[in-house]
Amino acid sequence: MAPAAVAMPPVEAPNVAEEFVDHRDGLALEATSDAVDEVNVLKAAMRVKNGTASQEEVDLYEQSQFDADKDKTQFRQYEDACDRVKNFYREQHEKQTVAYNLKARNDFKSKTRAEMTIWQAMEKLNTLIDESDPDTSLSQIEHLLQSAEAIRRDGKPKWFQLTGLIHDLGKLLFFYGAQGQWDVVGDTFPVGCAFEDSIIYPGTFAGNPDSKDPVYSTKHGIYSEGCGLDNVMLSWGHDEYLYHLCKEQSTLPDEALAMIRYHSFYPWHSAGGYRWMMNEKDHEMLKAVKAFNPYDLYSKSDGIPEVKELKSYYIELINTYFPPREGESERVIKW
Ligand SMILES: O[C@H]1[C@H](O)[C@@H](O)[C@H](O)[C@@H](O)[C@H]1O
Ligand SMILES: [Fe+2]
Ligand SMILES: [Fe+2]
Repeated sequence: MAPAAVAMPPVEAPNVAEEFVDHRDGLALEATSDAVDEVNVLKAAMRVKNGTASQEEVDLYEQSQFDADKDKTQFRQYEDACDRVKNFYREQHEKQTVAYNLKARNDFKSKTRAEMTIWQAMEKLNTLIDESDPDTSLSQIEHLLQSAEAIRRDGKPKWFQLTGLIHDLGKLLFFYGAQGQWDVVGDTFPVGCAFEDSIIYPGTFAGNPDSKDPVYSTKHGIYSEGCGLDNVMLSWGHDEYLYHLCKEQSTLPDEALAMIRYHSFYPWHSAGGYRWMMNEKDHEMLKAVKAFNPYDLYSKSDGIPEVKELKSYYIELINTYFPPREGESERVIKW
């Protein structure tokens, strides 16, 4: 399928801010019409609901007791983190600029990087050790299964379990043209407006040219109050990348898509920053993202899952929300 032809604003132009606002529908990388048609046909055929989750499903994920017995002081201790983590964030905070983010989105739309199934992607990702993470030295497949299994043990809906299983698969980007880990992993934050103190290591933004830009350094920058997170450019990385793939190629509900897209936006979902940019829908999505977060973070101290034993259960879930095409036993995803 051909990517939608969207005129990108000139990155060097002095009025990038205005251009960005004018073109932001395009920049939001809406699904191409072919992809939308295909997913709609699949949804109708399977009677899988996309849109928002039902009240019953919402109640289910709001009642979580999963993290009640976890010692939260053991996680995300960035001041005590090793140099690997500190150096990672310094580099990320200096290099995630508006100009870079426009370029990254343009590159993303311009090609398909690989074709493989979800399970193949999990296996490929397994060689990556995330430099930004102070809390786990496990492989990615183990982290994904730990998250999914914790959600499953709590009796949450299948789409929620699957979201746990795939939420970090966007890190695959590292193998396909990323500039390092700084544009793949780590927490995310908005670009195009002032970097708030709710971001970890806020002092490291001094080296980011946008922090001196007359527009981008203002509180609202190129945005306006209540503009909605859909219209905000979050620093490019695994969340944003996987969100677009899932939006186009799966039947996952909006809550699942929000969990994927915002799970690293800790300054917002955990530190309470950037509230001014939210619209009505974002308040609903925040509940979903907050419900997901403990399974991502606190499952890191759970036992190591048996990959082989769990595979067939999860393949069935994958096939429910990424329905195979005719002749396929598992859906081949365009990455
Ligand atoms: O180090 C971690 C890791 O990269 C996660 O995948 C990401 O979601 C978190 O936000 C980050 O803190
Ligand atoms: Fe992540
Ligand atoms: Fe994760």
